[in-house]
Amino acid sequence: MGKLGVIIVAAGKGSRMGTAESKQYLQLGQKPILVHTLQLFQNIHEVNEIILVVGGNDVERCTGYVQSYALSKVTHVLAGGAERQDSVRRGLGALERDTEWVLVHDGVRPFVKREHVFECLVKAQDRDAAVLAVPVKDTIKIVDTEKRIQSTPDRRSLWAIQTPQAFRLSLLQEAHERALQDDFMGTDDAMLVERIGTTVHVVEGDYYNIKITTPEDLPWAEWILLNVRGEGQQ
Ligand SMILES: Nc1ccn([C@@H]2O[C@H](COP(=O)(O)OP(=O)(O)OP(=O)(O)O)[C@@H](O)[C@H]2O)c(=O)n1
Ligand SMILES: C[C@](O)(CO)[C@H](O)COP(=O)(O)O
Repeated sequence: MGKLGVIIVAAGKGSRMGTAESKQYLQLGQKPILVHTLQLFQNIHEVNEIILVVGGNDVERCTGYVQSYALSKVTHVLAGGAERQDSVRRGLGALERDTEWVLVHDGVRPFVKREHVFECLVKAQDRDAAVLAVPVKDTIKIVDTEKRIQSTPDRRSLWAIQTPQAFRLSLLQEAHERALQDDFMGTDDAMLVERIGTTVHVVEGDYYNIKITTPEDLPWAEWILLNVRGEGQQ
């Protein structure tokens, strides 16, 4: 396998969480959420380097985490951009030139399982682009601005997309360049690859790989830490 780089994006403001401290720095058990996420990838042998993208005012604090938690694979701590996509693009620019594969992961998804990371990577190595996802459990409706239901997509074709998202690096770079040229903004990296005509494959993960987004996710995250990860108060 060629070199594997990981971009952890953690430059968001956490406005939906509404806490004074950005959500990626909230304590989960004994460590900040972001540190849990970083340790997951630090402990994957196949990962060559980790690029950590954070808010402009948080570079120093995160450089401190890299030292105090011995996150030796983190080679760069960079300031991100206004949107997630800008943060990923900055991360792409920092990867070692001979990197062949890249995983993009949200700093606020601390519970992804190793086996799912590997399954996603293996699929990408076979097909160039793969993302973790889970089948949607609810019935989803398309609703207009007046809150009137317009249609009901067939649930069997709906998946909730997660991270990591794994790509051949040259493909993701091209997708980001084209999005920038076209002034296109997407909410995940797969969207950018889809729009340049490359098929992105879905790998089924699990429902514990939550993106900690709103306040009710916090007690759920504590429960997962204790009962799924078995970490208790470590
Ligand atoms: N400009 C941005 C926006 C988001 N992110 C990161 O992308 C991930 C997923 O984004 P989300 O959960 O939406 O985080 P926030 O943007 O912080 O949340 P909100 O939209 O509620 O402000 C997070 O790890 C977040 O830090 C980023 O690196 N740069
Ligand atoms: C990338 C992502 O986590 C996949 O679910 C999601 O699209 C991020 O979106 P957000 O609007 O930044 O929460």
